Amino acid sequence: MTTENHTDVSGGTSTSPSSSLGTSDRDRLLIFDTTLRDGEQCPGASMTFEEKLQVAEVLDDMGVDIIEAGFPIASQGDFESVREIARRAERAVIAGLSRAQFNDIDRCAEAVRAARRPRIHTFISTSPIHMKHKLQMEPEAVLQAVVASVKRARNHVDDVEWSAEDGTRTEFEFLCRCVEAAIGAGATTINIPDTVGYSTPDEYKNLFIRVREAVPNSDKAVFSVHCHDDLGMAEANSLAGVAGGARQIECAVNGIGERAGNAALEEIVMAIKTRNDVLPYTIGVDTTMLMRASKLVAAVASFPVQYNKAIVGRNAFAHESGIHQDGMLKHTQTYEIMTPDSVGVKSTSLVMGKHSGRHAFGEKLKELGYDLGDNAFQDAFKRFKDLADRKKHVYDEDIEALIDEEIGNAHERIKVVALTVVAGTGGPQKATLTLDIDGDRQTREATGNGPVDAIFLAVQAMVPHPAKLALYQVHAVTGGTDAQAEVTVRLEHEGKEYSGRGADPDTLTASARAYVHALGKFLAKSDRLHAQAS
Ligand SMILES: CC(=O)SCCNC(=O)CCNC(=O)[C@H](O)C(C)(C)COP(=O)(O)OP(=O)(O)OC[C@H]1O[C@@H](n2cnc3c(N)ncnc32)[C@H](O)[C@@H]1OP(=O)(O)O
Ligand SMILES: CC(C)C(=O)C(=O)O
Repeated sequence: MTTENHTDVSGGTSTSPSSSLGTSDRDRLLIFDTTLRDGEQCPGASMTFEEKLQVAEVLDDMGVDIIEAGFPIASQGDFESVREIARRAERAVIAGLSRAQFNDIDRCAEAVRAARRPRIHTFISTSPIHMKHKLQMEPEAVLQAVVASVKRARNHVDDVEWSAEDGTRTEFEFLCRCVEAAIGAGATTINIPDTVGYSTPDEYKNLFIRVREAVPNSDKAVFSVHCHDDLGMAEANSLAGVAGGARQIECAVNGIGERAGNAALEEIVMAIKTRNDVLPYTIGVDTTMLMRASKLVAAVASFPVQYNKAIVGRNAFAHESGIHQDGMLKHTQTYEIMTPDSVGVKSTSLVMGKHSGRHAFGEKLKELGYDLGDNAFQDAFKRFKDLADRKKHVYDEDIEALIDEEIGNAHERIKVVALTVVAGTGGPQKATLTLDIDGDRQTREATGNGPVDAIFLAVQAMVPHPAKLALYQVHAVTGGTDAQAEVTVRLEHEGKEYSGRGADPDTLTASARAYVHALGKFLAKSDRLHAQAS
């Protein structure tokens, strides 16, 4: 296990990166969560004040080291949520973002002031394209802004992070000058973001190695990665940056963020935990809270998680194909590299579908309480496959219905032997019914409100049961007065329905058959439930 809690991440300018972490462990990685800032910047993901507080609480409980709570100058709402999160956070450093402008920085300082451990994060673009076209500033003016902004932030707090926006497209010499100046002015964390998700793992790793080697005071700050997923490499790049010496990873729950998003927190954390043999770092996050955080963020940001998303996607611990299900039943590590409970998922699910095999089907039947003989099992499996071919989702209820029908038919505990009905205008209508019940013949006479009612009352007299009649339907299979009648009867008990069908040219005989067919299924289910309970 590589997690640990309560690391002091506040630092001063004169400390080495390891001592600024408050730990001598040079392999302790700081998880900087930006769900509430960069995450919220993606279209459609904005959160209310209350929702932000909820997310921050979960992040704090989960052991995230730094929570970037917002961009206080952006709006009064953002300012207030950062300020309230700062007041409430119990463990995490609370950071706010600000441009290289004094009013941004002062507003940010005001918002984070109440935090036990406040951080001001200030940034400015350093790439030629951003400086020329966006900022419309000369590089020397940008350099001056770096120094002035970091100094301004340091007047407010000891913990200052400086970011070189579009760092990976910045000229190397200029980047080094900015980094050195920022550290010299008092920045304790230096972030080199891959703002537009342009870098590759080797390139990003080398950038950190080279900058740390080239900048004389680089040992005075913690280096940070901040990667976007435009080319799908955000996590790989983040971990590569760590290999290059970075010790803070900026990421967001569910990978939300600008455009294609930020590196996903859950992926970073689980990669480190699962592959600790090749990523030998320690982290402070309680991974069993990952699913809870993911669900909360998806809900409040109205941002659904894709089914096949690593770690927190609906299918991340689900298996449908027979060969995998068989492997999973024999040993879970055949197809799972981490346990579901390690990320807060209750259990693995073996989803029944057209790719499932006999092992998984047998296991599902056991789970549902069936114990079929070999022939019945093979038969049921074939019917299940036929059904799965026609149906996208095969639910437990579908399998139950399929087996109950099989059992109902196979056992045919009740058969209609003979039926005489007296009907007509004179009333009352009378039915004399003989049933074969488990091999025993019984006859009853019953009167009712119509011939069908009389038949059903005769059945009830011989086989008392609590199920209620939910549907009675007659359908003529062909035209003409000699048409075969097809009757459907549905019985209902405790929310479950049991349907039966009977066909006969005599509508009343078909009715009696349909009723006992449905009753047979109900009895089979009741027997099974009793057997399970005893
Ligand atoms: C890579 C990132 O994720 S950076 C963070 C991006 N996040 C956001 O922008 C979300 C919050 N932003 C906002 O609410 C608004 O953009 C505000 C409040 C910050 C600014 O709003 P406005 O004053 O109306 O400016 P607007 O957004 O139109 O333009 C940005 C201005 O900031 C300047 N600017 C951009 N980055 C920086 C910086 N790091 N330091 C200083 N100035 C900057 C731009 O050059 C532009 O200046 P100009 O008005 O002189 O041309
Ligand atoms: C402000 C910085 C850290 C940023 O979000 C980016 O460069 O993507």
